[in-house]
Amino acid sequence: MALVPVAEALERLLDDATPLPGESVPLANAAGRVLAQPVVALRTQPPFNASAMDGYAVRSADVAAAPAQLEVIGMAPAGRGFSGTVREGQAVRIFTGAPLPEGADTIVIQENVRDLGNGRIEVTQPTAQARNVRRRGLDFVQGDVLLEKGRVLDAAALSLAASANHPALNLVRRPLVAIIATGDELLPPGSTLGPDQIISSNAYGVAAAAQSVGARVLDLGIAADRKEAIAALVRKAVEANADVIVTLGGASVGDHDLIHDVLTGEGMKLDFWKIAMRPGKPLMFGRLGNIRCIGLPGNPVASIVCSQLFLKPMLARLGGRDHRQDLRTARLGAAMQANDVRQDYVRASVREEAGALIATPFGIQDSSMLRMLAEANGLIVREPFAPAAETGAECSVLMLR
Ligand SMILES: Nc1nc2c(c(=O)[nH]1)N[C@H]1C(S)=C(S)[C@@H](COP(=O)(O)OP(=O)(O)OC[C@H]3O[C@@H](n4cnc5c(N)ncnc54)[C@H](O)[C@@H]3O)O[C@H]1N2
Ligand code: MOO
Repeated sequence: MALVPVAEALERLLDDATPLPGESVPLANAAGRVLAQPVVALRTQPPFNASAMDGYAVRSADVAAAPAQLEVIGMAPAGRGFSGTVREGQAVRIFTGAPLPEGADTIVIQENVRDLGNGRIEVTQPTAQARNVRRRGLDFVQGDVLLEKGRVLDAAALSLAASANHPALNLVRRPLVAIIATGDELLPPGSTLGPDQIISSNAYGVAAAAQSVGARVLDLGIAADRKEAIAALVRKAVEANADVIVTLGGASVGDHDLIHDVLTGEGMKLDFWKIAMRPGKPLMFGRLGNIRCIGLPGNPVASIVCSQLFLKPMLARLGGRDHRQDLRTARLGAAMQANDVRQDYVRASVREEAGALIATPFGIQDSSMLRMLAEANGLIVREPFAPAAETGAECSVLMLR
């Protein structure tokens, strides 16, 4: 199979990836989730003309000039309106959020009132009509579309939905990613290692990448390099209704690289295998019924870079989210050699200097080196067959943080 160009691989991965169906979620669990449907107001807010201040509800004609003396005929705290009518020369003591009494059209704030005793007040400042009154429906009216489908629920959106009287919302189901590590040499962090063993690290970074775009993760642990062991975990993923199965390692061409055989044996239809990129060449993609299967290369840097480039956009799409890579233009901080057939993602340190970005590639680019990846804050993207470039030449950088 010829190496698939990066852009084509992404296109094929995203082909028909549409948001998963909605599910009803209580508001208390909805933060950060994505609306599957618009939110429509089930009520009008405020539902009545309301006082915006603590003070006195009056008729504007009575306070057009000051000083003006008025008789206080009752009280209206929030939640308990005054049931009578305010007539000429009268006022009602009122508090923020209370309904404006019948007959009143203006609120005089209490700072502009002197209490004369015996139920009488003096208004010390002239007050214009409708001052300090919130009109019915100022915020929204029943039937208004308040939030569009696809909106990520942040603080303001959640309070708005609550105010519109929704106890629960229809949200895009979060995609479930099952992660399967493979390799006889792998043991989980915290293990005492034998002489030929290393720590299984990739699942943690891949899980974090998935969670960063709102996906749920089911870490199925490590399968030994035996077909039956890998197949057993693939079946677990299917039983758990995973939307995406990610395998780690075993994607290349070695005798112990069994992923392709196991997945096709379980019914996966291979879409492509091997991309013209570095790191990440052996990436595999196929479909097992509705489940998307991504075979990530075992080399730790390749698994993280491929998660950034392919897994995150796919999960974002399934979860109804926008996802854009943070690509910037920079100048090279060191010269680079001509590139070969694979699009190169070169770990680099990116810094700002006099308003411009300078991206300096690290000297060693071995795709087993996690420390260097963690130190890098960007990847210089080198097109296939890019010619050699001098220090200071323009380049494209994918920012990682
Ligand atoms: N003859 C060839 N050999 C290799 C090729 C090739 O084209 N021809 N491709 C190389 C490239 S590129 C990559 S990338 C690796 C990836 O191959 P696999 O996906 O089959 O990965 P493994 O062989 O299983 O492992 C590679 C390496 O990564 C370590 N590993 C695997 N899983 C984990 C994990 N979960 N956590 C930490 N480290 C892991 C594993 O121990 C190996 O050291 O193949 C090249 N070879
Ligand atoms: O392409 Mo592999 O990803 O060198 O590590």
